Amino acid sequence: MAVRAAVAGASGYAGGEVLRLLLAHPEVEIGALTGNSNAGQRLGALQPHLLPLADRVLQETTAEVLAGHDVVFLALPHGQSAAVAEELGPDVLVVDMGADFRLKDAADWEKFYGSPHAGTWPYGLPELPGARAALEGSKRIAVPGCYPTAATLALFPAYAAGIAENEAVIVAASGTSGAGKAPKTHLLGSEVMGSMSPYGVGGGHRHTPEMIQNLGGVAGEQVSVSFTPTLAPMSRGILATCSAKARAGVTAESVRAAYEKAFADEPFVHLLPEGQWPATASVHGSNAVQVQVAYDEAAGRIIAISAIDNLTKGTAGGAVQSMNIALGLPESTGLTTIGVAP
Ligand SMILES: NC(=O)C1=CN([C@@H]2O[C@H](COP(=O)(O)OP(=O)(O)OC[C@H]3O[C@@H](n4cnc5c(N)ncnc54)[C@H](OP(=O)(O)O)[C@@H]3O)[C@@H](O)[C@H]2O)C=CC1
Ligand SMILES: CC(=O)N[C@@H](CCC(=O)OP(=O)(O)O)C(=O)O
Repeated sequence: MAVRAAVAGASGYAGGEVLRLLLAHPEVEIGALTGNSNAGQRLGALQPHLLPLADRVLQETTAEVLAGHDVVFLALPHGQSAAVAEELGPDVLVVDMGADFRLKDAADWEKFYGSPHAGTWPYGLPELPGARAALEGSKRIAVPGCYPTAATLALFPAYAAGIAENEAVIVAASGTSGAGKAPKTHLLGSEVMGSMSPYGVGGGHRHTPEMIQNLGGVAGEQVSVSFTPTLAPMSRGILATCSAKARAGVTAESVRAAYEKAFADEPFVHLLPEGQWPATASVHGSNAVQVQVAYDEAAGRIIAISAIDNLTKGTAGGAVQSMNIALGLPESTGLTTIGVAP
């Protein structure tokens, strides 16, 4: 019997991407689609690339509309998911693509998001040690942020192998779709085209505590993270350039071995052959992650670089991958590692 899935926030970028993936998922039947200001509109007017759903009409985002499904994807702004999830009941699988349930520390949540903490759900990054076991059979999933997905996948093998000191520097470039569909003055075409610029500099970006939580969880002790996001003139993609001080005795061979071990059985993470470097164009529209690592002996640092599509592995693909695990389906069902090029 098909898994019936509803999508709240179907008019936005994350909602549109999860619908694109669910349309290709052999076990899923798409149920209710909801919006906010666009309720009452045809989906075809808002997501013209989703042709099979063009004549579906967006409903209001209410628990009544979302009830009666096996899975509900929430692609809503931060702070909007908790109230809806609470009304959906414990038997529905709720997959939150927002940030509301990612952080364990309530003080971190309040500092970076400025509202009361709603709680913590199993974290939808299956590659992270221990994550799959927590996702199996779960009825709640917190999908990671896009930058934490890219940075964690680049760096956690170094902490899992105990070859990195407890400090990391992460500089990541993101495509503009990461900021959502709602108009923003710094995302006007003429501001973004032909230019790259940093934002959230100096530890202010809300993804910093999520990265610290992930890397510290693997290291087993506090890891300090300096994170600088930058905006790149492209619609999709994140390239995360990460480094951490190497522990004494580390060699290029031990670094490579740590990464080979971490990703040996991962269906979506591709540790590139030595000498080849990740590129966002190679993962466009796919759930694949490209990773490369090098040991900078002169600087005594491990350099790890990852590329993801922020909307696919960074949001909707990660959500579907985690849904598959929660439902007991093969993890790669409905997902591809085939990109779009050029
Ligand atoms: N874009 C990305 O790369 C990533 C996004 N996410 C997360 O996914 C979520 C959605 O982001 P994204 O799709 O980019 O944002 P968009 O701005 O593109 O879409 C937001 C969606 O939420 C709806 N909405 C807005 N306000 C409310 C409200 N008060 N109550 C209910 N629904 C509302 C909108 O409906 P309408 O248009 O009808 O008003 C729209 O469907 C966010 O939490 C975001 O942080 C996570 C990882 C990456
Ligand atoms: C380019 C850009 O603006 N990106 C977003 C990150 C988007 C993301 O991962 O989403 P969450 O909001 O779900 O955490 C930002 O920096 O705020």
